[in-house]
Amino acid sequence: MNTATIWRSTLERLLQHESLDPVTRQWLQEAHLLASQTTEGGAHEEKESLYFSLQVHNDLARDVLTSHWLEVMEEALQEVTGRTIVLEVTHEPGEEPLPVQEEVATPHLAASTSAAQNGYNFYDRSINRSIPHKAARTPEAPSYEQNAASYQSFQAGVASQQEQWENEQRSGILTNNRLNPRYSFDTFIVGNSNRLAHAASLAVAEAPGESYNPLFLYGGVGLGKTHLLHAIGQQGVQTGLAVLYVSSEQFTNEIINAIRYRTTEEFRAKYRSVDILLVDDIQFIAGKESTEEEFFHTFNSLHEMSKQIVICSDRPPKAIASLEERLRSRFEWGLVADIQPPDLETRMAILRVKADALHYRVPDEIISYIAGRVQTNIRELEGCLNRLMAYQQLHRVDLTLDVARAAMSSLGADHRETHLDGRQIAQAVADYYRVSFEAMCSKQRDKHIVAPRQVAMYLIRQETQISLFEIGQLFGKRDHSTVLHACEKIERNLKQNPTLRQDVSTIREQLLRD
Ligand SMILES: Nc1ncnc2c1ncn2[C@@H]1O[C@H](COP(=O)(O)OP(=O)(O)OP(=O)(O)O)[C@@H](O)[C@H]1O
Repeated sequence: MNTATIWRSTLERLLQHESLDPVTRQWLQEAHLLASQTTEGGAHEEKESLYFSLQVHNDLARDVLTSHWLEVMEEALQEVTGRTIVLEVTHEPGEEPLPVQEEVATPHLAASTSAAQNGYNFYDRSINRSIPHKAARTPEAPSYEQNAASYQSFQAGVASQQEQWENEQRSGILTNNRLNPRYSFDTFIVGNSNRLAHAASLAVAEAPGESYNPLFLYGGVGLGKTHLLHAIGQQGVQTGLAVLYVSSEQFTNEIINAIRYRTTEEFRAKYRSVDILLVDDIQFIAGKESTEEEFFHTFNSLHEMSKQIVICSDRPPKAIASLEERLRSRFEWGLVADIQPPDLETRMAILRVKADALHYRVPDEIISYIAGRVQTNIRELEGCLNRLMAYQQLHRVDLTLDVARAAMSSLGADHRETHLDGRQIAQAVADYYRVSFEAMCSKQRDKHIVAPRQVAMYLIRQETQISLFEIGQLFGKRDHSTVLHACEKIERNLKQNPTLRQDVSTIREQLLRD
């Protein structure tokens, strides 16, 4: 890799630095990197060091870059070359420095893109000519001290402009955070299927950036991921934090526009000025290179500043195909929490809350009827309620079970009423754990029988309205307190045991599919 290529890659890194002011930026963009020498390191060094000289066009640039940026530049060069770097910043008066194109062995970056390939010209003489050289200074040209003083006042101006700019971004976000006030913690129903995700969201909302960062929530369609994101956001807003909710699609579009209209600085300033960043449907950024790249830098900046990041997806990080490894590992850094389809009891509770919010009086048997028809998507559950309301108003009839049936009749096979009975559920559990139904109903106390028996009792209790007594009868005439103990035990274990959660969810999905 030649020095021009090395500088090109290094410069890309340096230009992303948060605290880079416009003047230093310009100096860096106009600087030339030259390889000076290489030397064998001491006995304790693994690799030889690379010596570079960065040529700049005036003394002030040399001094500022040396005093403030030397370490940063050396680190960036080290990242690019994979070698230890010794860098010196020099001002070469008189002759403009010519690029040195010697090859430098940088094994791990041999295939890296070159500056020439990218069409980037570091030696643009039209730029260089506009920078006065010390040797060419005319009597009217400002002295070094004058330059330094004006640089300092410029710096102060830049800092206050920067502050003003960031404040503008912040207040823009504070007034336009895209949050839906309906999605709060108060209106979120907690059940076994979403308990962990809810608890983690609450913890994050109460102490952003302190508990789980990032928080990664995943689950199927319409199960409340967006609701939780918004709930975290509402709480943040109430405590005066700058919260931004964005779908990965919006994020991608904003990047495309920022690149097209050359407004990447504004884009970055906006995303880096938030206290809580909420990103929905992150799975859609997978495979979009520049979006992933930009998100990576946004993520790192926020994380370094202990700003909270919450991400949602329809699948866990591991299952997002073609997602860059560095992003995947960052997503798994904090806490990954799943949301499973809700059980019957939770579905009924959600319907009850939604009906109350609409001031719509719905008898329990109808709530139970609807909850039995839609098992895996809460959005559809809500849709059924709205449909029922519309149907009833249109036909001006009293709300009865028959009316509910008529209202739902055209919804199709996906919404058919389920008639799961206890035996069916017990059989599905027995099949899943590869034990016999008869063994589950017997007096056997072996662990491999007791565990499935308890899961079956729990699922029957959750998915049907069969009483504890009847469940006990089904499992070899056991007492109702045994059934209650089993249900409570499974409920407790579900909170701590992700494998059990997955097992129960798979059995439930299987039952509903069949
Ligand atoms: N536990 C819950 N309590 C109350 N309402 C809920 C709950 N879970 C989901 N909902 C409601 O269900 C609807 C769909 O939820 P949401 O949009 O959050 O789902 P999602 O998981 O983000 O779906 P998608 O993957 O399609 O984006 C919303 O109206 C939401 O309020």
